[in-house]
Amino acid sequence: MGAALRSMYANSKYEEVREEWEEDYSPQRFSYKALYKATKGFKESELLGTEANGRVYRGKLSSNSHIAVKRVSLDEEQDTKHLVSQIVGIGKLRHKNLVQLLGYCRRKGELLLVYDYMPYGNLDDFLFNEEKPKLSWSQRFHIIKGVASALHYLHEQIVLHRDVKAANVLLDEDLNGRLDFGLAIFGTNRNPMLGSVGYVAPELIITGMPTTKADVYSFGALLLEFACGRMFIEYPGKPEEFNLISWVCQCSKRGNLVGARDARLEGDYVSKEIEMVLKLGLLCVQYNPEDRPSMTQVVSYLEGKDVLPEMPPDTPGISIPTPYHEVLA
Ligand SMILES: Nc1ncnc2c1ncn2[C@@H]1O[C@H](COP(=O)(O)OP(=O)(O)OP(=O)(O)O)[C@@H](O)[C@H]1O
Repeated sequence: MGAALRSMYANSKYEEVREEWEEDYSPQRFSYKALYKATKGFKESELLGTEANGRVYRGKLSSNSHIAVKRVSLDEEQDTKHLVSQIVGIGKLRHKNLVQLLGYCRRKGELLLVYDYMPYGNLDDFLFNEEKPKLSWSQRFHIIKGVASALHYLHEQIVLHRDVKAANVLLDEDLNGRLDFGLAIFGTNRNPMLGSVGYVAPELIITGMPTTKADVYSFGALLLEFACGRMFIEYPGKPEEFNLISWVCQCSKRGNLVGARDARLEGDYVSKEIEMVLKLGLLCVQYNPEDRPSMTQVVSYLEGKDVLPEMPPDTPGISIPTPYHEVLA
């Protein structure tokens, strides 16, 4: 049969595409039929969310395990062989704070990615949606440490995440933070900036080259969001509160750094921890990539194994507005 395209269940609703080179990947390959059944035929009631590149459904396999299935369209010119090998590679990564990528399925012009199901959805909702129950400070701190540890692990494996943001942190049944892989990790994000607005390191706009330090910048933005309960960039805001860097620096200059915290925390917080998270956030979002810490250092600071360097809020490279606001305006 050579490298011929094989169409399984041709002309049936379970039709899918398999090629000979995929034989090696059969442990990671799901049949479309199994995913169709798991999601009750991709029923609207099972829809978890719609994102720019596709739709995500909840499902239950015959083994009783719960999954999330991301359906994304594939470009004609996409190098499918390379993409599938990347998916399989990412699926081999193991860390308790990563959302496990279980495998994939392929149809004509479409890719289906299968993940472990995270019952509490994403952090974006918990941090920024007033209607959702708030997360206590100890829950937030626990989640932050988990996500830092996952990103540190990825960097150790020489993998860049490329799209760290609250929407890519999911919560499992024990409220552990799990870093989700957006499509950016495969380099297929159709956003040419390889990341999401507000989390993109300034140099990425110019170089287009993702790096570990660009991941650290996005993680820093996330740290500030955790502590402040606000999006890193908020439209419309007072000019001086437009982004969390200026907001946090302003509070610090007034001698009340902890005053930048999420008001919804009320009295439930540990001053020392909030202060450390805010300072670490500022350290990570510095303009110059070389000034940012590595994820190894970030984990040490969060675990209390290392003491953060003192950094006044008027240190050059911190409180200056990052130019991408203008670029995106
Ligand atoms: N493994 C999962 N378990 C539970 N819910 C999930 C899972 N993956 C995604 N979701 C939910 O599906 C919706 C869309 O998720 P998705 O990650 O595709 O969006 P996104 O973060 O905007 O996209 P991307 O990361 O590709 O830019 C979100 O509400 C998310 O919480």
